[in-house]
Amino acid sequence: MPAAGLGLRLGGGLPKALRELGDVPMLVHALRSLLAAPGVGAAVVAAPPDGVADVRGLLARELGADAPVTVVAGGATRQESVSLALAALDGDCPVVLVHDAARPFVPVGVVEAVVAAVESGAPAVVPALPVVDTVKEVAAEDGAERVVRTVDRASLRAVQTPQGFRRDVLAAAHAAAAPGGDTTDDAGMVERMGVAVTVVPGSEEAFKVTRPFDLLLAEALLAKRRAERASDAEVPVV
Ligand SMILES: Nc1ccn([C@@H]2O[C@H](COP(=O)(O)OP(=O)(O)OP(=O)(O)O)[C@@H](O)[C@H]2O)c(=O)n1
Ligand SMILES: C[C@](O)(CO)[C@H](O)COP(=O)(O)O
Repeated sequence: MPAAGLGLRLGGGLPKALRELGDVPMLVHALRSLLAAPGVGAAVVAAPPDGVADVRGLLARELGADAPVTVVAGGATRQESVSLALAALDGDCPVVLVHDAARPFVPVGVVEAVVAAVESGAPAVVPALPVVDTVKEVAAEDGAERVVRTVDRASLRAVQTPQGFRRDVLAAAHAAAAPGGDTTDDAGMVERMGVAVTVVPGSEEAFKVTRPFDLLLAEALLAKRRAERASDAEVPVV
């Protein structure tokens, strides 16, 4: 779980994964969501390099001292953070998921679909949603932006995480990548090796907190989920 990003587009001064949602940092929600999936046995978190001890303390408090979570120092780019976390993985785990700490509410069903696709033989799997906006390619012209063309959105997908891989495939992609590279997702690195990437349905609830509006959305979704849990827990009157 890459969690070392600064969150410059969100702003606010704190590394994004440590921004609170409800009463705990986003990272805690993301780990709970991921570890709730039956196929997920353990996690390695790439934390902000100067916050490793704090993140270890936080996760011990929130998830318990025996939670199957290792914390390592992340790097200057997402790609580097994932590489560092991969290097800390235990021996016996043939399937690896890479999940953004900035996607706190991925539903268990999405995680299970990704794992199932890898276990069925796909070397690399991404969850994705169709692009719903009308998309235009633009170029700068005389100090203004002009439309070059309207892109056919029928074949466009917005990809999410967790992205799932055969471990050897992901390790090879990271080994082949330029050190210090800044590929925005792991599937992109695997694509460059000519490996097929399978797409499974994503979920709107797996959205990434990128900009301030996303934080509002995350707070609203958290409140909705908590209200639903509270009403499920009410004892029915007979
Ligand atoms: N050096 C980095 C940069 C990003 N990430 C992680 O990669 C995920 C997705 O990245 P993004 O949303 O781009 O996060 P930031 O890089 O933090 O955001 P920004 O680009 O706005 O600064 C996040 O969980 C983030 O913590 C990371 O582990 N290490
Ligand atoms: C992997 C990823 O979540 C794909 O959407 C990635 O973190 C995206 O980073 P971006 O720079 O915000 O597109």
